[in-house]
Amino acid sequence: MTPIQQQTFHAASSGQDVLGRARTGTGKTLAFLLPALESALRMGRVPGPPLSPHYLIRNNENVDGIYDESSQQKSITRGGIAILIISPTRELAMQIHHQAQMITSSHTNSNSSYDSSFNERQKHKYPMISQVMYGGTSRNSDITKLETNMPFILVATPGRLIDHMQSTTLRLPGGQSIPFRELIQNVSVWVLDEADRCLDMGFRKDMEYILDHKPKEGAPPSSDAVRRHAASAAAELPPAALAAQTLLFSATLPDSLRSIMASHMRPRYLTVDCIQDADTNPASHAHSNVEQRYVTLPPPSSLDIDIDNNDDDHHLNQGHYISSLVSILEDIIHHQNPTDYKIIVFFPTTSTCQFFSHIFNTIYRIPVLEIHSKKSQSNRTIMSTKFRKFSKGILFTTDVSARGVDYPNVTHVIQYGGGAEDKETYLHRLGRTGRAGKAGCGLLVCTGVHEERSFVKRVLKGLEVQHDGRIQALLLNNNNHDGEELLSSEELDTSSSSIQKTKKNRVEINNARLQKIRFGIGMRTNVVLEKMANDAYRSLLGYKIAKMENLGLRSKNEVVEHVNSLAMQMGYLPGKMPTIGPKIIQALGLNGVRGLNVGKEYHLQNKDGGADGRGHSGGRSGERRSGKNGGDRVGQRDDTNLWSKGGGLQRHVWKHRGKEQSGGGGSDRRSNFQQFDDYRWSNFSQ
Ligand SMILES: Nc1ncnc2c1ncn2[C@@H]1O[C@H](COP(=O)(O)OP(=O)(O)OP(=O)(O)O)[C@@H](O)[C@H]1O
Repeated sequence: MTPIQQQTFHAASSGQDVLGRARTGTGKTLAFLLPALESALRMGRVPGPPLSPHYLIRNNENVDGIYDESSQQKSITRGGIAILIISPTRELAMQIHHQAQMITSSHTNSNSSYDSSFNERQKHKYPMISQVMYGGTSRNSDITKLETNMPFILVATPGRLIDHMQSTTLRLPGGQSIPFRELIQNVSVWVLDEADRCLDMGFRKDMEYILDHKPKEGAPPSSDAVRRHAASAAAELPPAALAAQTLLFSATLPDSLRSIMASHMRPRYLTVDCIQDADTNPASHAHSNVEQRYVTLPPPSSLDIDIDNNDDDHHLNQGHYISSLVSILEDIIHHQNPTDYKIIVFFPTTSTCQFFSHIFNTIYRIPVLEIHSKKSQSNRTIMSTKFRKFSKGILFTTDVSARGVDYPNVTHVIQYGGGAEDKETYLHRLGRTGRAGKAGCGLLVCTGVHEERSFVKRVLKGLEVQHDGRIQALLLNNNNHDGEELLSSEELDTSSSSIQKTKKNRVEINNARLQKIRFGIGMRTNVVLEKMANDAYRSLLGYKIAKMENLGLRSKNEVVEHVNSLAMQMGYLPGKMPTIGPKIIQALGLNGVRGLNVGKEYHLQNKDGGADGRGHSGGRSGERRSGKNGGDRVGQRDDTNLWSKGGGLQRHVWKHRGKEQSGGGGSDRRSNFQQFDDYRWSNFSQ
């Protein structure tokens, strides 16, 4: 047993309220699941529907049981949901449910040790089962399951739970109708996993509504056997101990929430803290077997792209915001962990996650899985199952995966530009690696020195987060368009001409891909990409404003300047940021802030109408495809976009490519792209 399990099992299975804190990945799920089951059985709960007509909620004088007509005896066999487990995220709810299923499927369902009068008919008729419900799935399917197979354990996210509590009435076998809310009022063991998240501001109102239904006076077991058990196991408890039991677990318990948590527990609850010194010594909060590193994105050396300026020496925006992640992932995969890598990359917002996923999957051809709230629930479930099963792979995600989710053997967690939430979020994300005693690595990537100064040095103060000089050097070297420095020292030590050629190709291709992104977004030639970039820009703006203190941004002007800089690295042209509607400006308190493109939000269906005055015509895409200079030269359909605009940029790029061609020593541009894609796919595929 793990320490948290050792220290909570007895008390929790005896019916005592427990508040448990232990590091991520140390077995908290079993620490509440097994005792919850034990405790519920001790309270006399049995599987099956709450039998009518003496359903205890409706019949107060019969509050401790139901009348089982078939056996003609008063029994303590209380059907209905015995255990309710609340999880802040869908993926975590699913995971807990799967563990509960494993436990209940092997349960003999023989609780005769608790009550010799246990009803034989019921014992065989109703298996002990777990049900999960969360948003994004069919409500009706939840109801059908509840009606046909009443669960002993219900795992739910707060939103869906409230939804049913407010509107669902079940028709149970035998024709009896019971409001779902009453089943919840009859739950014996209440579990809040990731308790601090459940009770923080985001969920608090919902949780208060739900917890208001927790029985203040529980249902005391009526049989002698149960009384005996309860008395021996919980001899120290006050009479109120027979009310519903509450188990709260998390890896983090911020001071600000402790009194709120305490208010939901019975007075003599047990606190089990496996990281007691974390309050005075923050370093102990993280596992010693997880290496914590950080780097900071280099500032872009030049952000001005003048599409009308045919200037050979004109530098294009270096795009570190995108290319740095490519470099980091390549470095991990090829040089640190070529055969055995499983990497999770956290993004600060759903839209940035979507944007980066699209770029990696379609432009860089680095296959990544994607889990965030804009994906359908069925897709999220498929991706989550895949990533769990894969022996190696990359997952791009958001904080929907930050807490509790147990993907086996994750080697690296990257927090990409937005460890800015708070220390708790940082720790929970980091906790997706180094689980169950395994080793792991965490890399926090700051998007600027302000973030490094404020978030790493101040918010994470005390945690052992070290600067990673090697990866930092790698990112700085990406500045160089000759690109020699993109390569590992091992490669640089080799003078083989084939390696030199590969180097050149890689750099060229990398640059070409950045160009492709820039033109797709900046010149609005790729509708899908542009929409994602627009969304990412707006979401970053909102996020960074909400977190500006942690990020070290001192004013809203600074926020806008910073987000605009990232946007230009994403491919936007200077002064051509996505439009932000007046309502959003108002909501974000950005009135009068410089650098914003205030106006009607740009909708892509209006694209050809030139909503932003750039005068794009409806015929352009056709021109692009048939353009004389198009795919013939570049050999890639999408790259024909580069050639349609005319003017300086076209010529500039052409010259740039001309150099590449001669330098790369090949006239077949397509084959270089293709070779590189093959190389990527073979090296990155799972
Ligand atoms: N007693 C045990 N011995 C060995 N492995 C265990 C034990 N208990 C749990 N595990 C395994 O440890 C892993 C982490 O467990 P779990 O997901 O419950 O961690 P957690 O503490 O809830 O993490 P988090 O704080 O991230 O939610 C799981 O794969 C689980 O199967």
